[in-house]
Amino acid sequence: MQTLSQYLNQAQLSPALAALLTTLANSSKDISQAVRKGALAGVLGVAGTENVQGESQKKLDVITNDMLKDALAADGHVRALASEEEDEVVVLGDKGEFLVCFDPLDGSSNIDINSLVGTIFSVLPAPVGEISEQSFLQPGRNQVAAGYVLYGPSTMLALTTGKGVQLFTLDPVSGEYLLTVAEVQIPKDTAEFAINMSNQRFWEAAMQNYIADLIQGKAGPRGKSFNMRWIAAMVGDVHRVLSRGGLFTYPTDTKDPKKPFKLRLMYEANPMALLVEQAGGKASTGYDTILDIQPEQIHQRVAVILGSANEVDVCLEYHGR
Ligand SMILES: O=P(O)(O)OC[C@H]1O[C@](O)(COP(=O)(O)O)[C@@H](O)[C@@H]1O
Ligand SMILES: [Mg+2]
Ligand SMILES: [Mg+2]
Repeated sequence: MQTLSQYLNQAQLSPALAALLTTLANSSKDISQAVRKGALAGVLGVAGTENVQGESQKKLDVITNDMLKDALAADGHVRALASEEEDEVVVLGDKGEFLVCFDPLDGSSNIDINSLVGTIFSVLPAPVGEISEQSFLQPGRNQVAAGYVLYGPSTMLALTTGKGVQLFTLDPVSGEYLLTVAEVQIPKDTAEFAINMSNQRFWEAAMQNYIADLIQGKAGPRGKSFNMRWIAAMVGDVHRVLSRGGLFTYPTDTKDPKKPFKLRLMYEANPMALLVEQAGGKASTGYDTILDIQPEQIHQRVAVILGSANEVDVCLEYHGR
């Protein structure tokens, strides 16, 4: 089986990008160890702090953020990083071609129940000149690489450098990522959806109508039965979509009028949208293609509808698209 380093060598990437992706992969191996030790390493529970978005930070949010930050600072190819757990962008130096955005631990609410969590990352080109938050405000289309690492029963890395999506599995014996699924393709059609149904009353009419028609099954306008799954970690839900298709959405809601969207554009929506498009799927807000959004600030949030292309199209029809 091909190792990650063999794959990166033959993928015709710049040596700098190959080195950066190796750094991210190596860091994820250390994170995987920390996550796996769990209570034995005293890493569970809350840190007693809040991030810039007012969310309570778990110990592992802080630990994994620091691990990635240290690894990227030592890498030498990254000018600056932006993280869900950092108030502002962190400038690492005046050398390096890349900016990295990451969600160090996605699915934080799953930590204490020993359920799926992951790391999501996005690599952007660094513009010349001084780096500021403005430098990061590039549409997702500019990403030169994106991926996630899923810390599940096995640790898996999903990676795109804009030429398809590859899935690697971490071999616990050799400590190597091995290519286990090449050229992932999301089936165009699906009979599975993922949404937090408890927010139903807060959705827009378009989403209310779409889901109402799905759950009528064979007797309804869709004429087929749909199954539902919700992992409460986008990384787990998107992994299922990449593995067997499906529609995943975290739509606009009015639950908290100050926070109409949940998922973050730079750390969650953009990298996942690139993976999904590269695997033949679609990713939209309901009105706009995620990868074409011009970000206005690094911690910005968006509505997300992604997955099997034909099913996303059906959902968009309900949105008048
Ligand atoms: O609490 P809910 O509504 O189930 O939300 C789950 C969503 O929140 C998130 O966990 C947010 O990510 P973080 O854990 O990184 O804050 C998504 O991964 C997931 O899809
Ligand atoms: Mg997250
Ligand atoms: Mg997180």
